[in-house]
Amino acid sequence: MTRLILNGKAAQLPQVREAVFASRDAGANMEVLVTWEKGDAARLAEQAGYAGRSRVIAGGGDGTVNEVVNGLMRLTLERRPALGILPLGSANDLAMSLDLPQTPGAALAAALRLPSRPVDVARLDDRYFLNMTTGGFGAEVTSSTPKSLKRLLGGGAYSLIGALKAWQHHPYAGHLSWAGGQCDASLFVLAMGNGTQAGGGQRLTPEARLDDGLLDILLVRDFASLRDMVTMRRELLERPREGLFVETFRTPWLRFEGVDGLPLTLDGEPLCRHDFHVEVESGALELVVPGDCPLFSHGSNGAGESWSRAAS
Ligand SMILES: Nc1ncnc2c1ncn2[C@@H]1O[C@H](COP(=O)(O)OP(=O)(O)OP(=O)(O)O)[C@@H](O)[C@H]1O
Repeated sequence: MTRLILNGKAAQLPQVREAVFASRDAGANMEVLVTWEKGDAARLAEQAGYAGRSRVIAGGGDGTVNEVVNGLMRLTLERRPALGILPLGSANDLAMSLDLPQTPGAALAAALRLPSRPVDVARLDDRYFLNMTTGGFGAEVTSSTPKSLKRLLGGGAYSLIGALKAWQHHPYAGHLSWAGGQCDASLFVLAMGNGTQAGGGQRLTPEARLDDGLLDILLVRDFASLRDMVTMRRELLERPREGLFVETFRTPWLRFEGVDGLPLTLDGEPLCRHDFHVEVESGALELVVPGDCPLFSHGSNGAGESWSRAAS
């Protein structure tokens, strides 16, 4: 049986209720549980493993998906149900980049029917994330952008407010180390991507793959003048391995030791850390994705040979 965990905010939306009824009419064996507050989605996901559910569908925004991932990661690999996504948030960055359907009816049908594939899960200290953690300026923008404005403007809100706030930012100094390198940096932005986009459609780590055992890192150093900012923006487009302001690399782990607290956004959830350690747990979760999903390094699964667990 499949467990649908619905964020209570979205549970009474007519399209969501219709999607559930339509799926059941089509033969889906699915129970629906609704969250009341923070923490519920993780607990319900963990319980699904103990109850022997083969699949859990996270119905909500990126925050709900992240909670469900954290609940699933409390289980042993053998007990861990596969994860499907019913995107009901305002950004839905992971669902968008996975090319999942965005309307509730089609998305729920896909989450129930499509097979799953193993993906990496990243862990920042004791918090898991599936998609991306951003730090510094990018995190300030996403966590301080009012929800109502995000909803109103969709993905554009981040860029608009981002441009305005760029003039008021302050840099974050710290020491970074990773497999094969280290540096001192005054950070403008640090993005650690298992997936490709965050902050409502910002493709910060476009080459990231969910199944390569690595995080794609985008490091943007602080700039002092308008001229530097122009150089930085050009480098952001070119994405050099080692530019004046922009560095890009891949690593299975990364450590940050900062001077001040660094604001972070972990799969859409805000937090702040002076120092942290991030690492990838390779192939830790089965994720329900379309056959031609672009976020995999091991090609498409047209013939079905690379699928590991069929939908039940
Ligand atoms: N019944 C509920 N009513 C209101 N908020 C809830 C309820 N249940 C859970 N929550 C809160 O919703 C948060 C997750 O929201 P989620 O990310 O799914 O939606 P969103 O914020 O609308 O989406 P996005 O992050 O894409 O903007 C949880 O951290 C929890 O605090």
